[in-house]
Amino acid sequence: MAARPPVHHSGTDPGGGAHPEGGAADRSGVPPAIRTEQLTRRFPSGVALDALDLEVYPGEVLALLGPNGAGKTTTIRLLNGVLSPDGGTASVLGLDPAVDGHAVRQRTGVLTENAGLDDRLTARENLEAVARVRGMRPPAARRRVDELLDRFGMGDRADVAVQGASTGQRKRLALARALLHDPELLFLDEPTSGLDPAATRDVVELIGSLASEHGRTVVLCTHFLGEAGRLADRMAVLHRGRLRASGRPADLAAEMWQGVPARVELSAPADARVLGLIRRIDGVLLADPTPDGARVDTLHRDVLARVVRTLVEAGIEVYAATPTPYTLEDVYFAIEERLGFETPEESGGDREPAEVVS
Ligand SMILES: Nc1ncnc2c1ncn2[C@@H]1O[C@H](COP(=O)(O)OP(=O)(O)OP(=O)(O)O)[C@@H](O)[C@H]1O
Repeated sequence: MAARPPVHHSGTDPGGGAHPEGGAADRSGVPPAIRTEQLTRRFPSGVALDALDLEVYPGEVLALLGPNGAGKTTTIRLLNGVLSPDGGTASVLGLDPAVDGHAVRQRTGVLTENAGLDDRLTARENLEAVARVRGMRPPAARRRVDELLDRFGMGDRADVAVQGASTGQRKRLALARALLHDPELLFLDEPTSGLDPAATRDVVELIGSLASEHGRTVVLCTHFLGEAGRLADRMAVLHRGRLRASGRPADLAAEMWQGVPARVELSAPADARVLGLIRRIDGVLLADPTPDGARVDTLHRDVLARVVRTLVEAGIEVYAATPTPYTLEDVYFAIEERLGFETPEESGGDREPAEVVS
């Protein structure tokens, strides 16, 4: 879906501050699968991650979003103990990845942007090599490898060297490798980039089922916002190493915009008379013409029913009235617009954009 331009209503406070985080994050008494406090990592080029405070709860899919260079991959590497922090702490499944990196990686699955497969080995050998490192017993490993190769449509390429495999085939193999030991926590960095539409759909469904049916926790880094919107319970937006927004898309949308937008389909664009009728209804925040009727924002969903009734009573034919709640994509683009997500070069150096929600 195309991003709707941000809607500004009087009375909203984009500076927000702490926001309610319902759903999976509301599980009182359940320790988070991931907790970071002031987690920081610098490189000679600058701060890649700046005092990150984040919690991810078991069974939750968190979309970790942000433009190129925002610090997403650095976060994943810190949480797996592949990188050491310069400051702050992280707890992953109750362990400190900076101290117990190996133990953390035994219980997590990581799909990195750069799949890191051994080109000289076949698909099966690549998976079996990882199974050995993970200490899986050979018969169980063989069964699991066969099952995953089949599940990812790689059965017919199982015994062919990975060299020459397409981007999509490599990605599927890397995903199979991340799932080999049935990890509790998955870090997926761009899991669908390079996949064709059918493979993308399969991978998105698989990620969804890992969380919803198998209770796995997933941290998903992606630039595909539709995919993030379909899968994520919560989103966290990084920009230049700093967490700029986090929460459920619906909660963040409620902080940014008042009301519920809806599409009201008529036989023609709403004219001045129709718009006048709609705007006079209590609870209508906005009514603008569209090519097939009107966009109407209402304070509550039930106001929309009143809009339909008023129009019908006035002899105007209404073909449909459909609430179109703000999506993760809408929220992301609104945050991006408010922060000005240009690259450091474009922004002329170190200018700090204003905080939106944190
Ligand atoms: N090993 C490294 N050495 C030096 N700088 C690094 C290293 N890894 C990351 N950086 C820098 O840290 C910043 C954050 O990079 P990171 O890869 O975490 O971003 P990202 O959000 O994953 O970006 P992308 O969407 O492009 O994958 C960037 O400025 C990057 O150049």
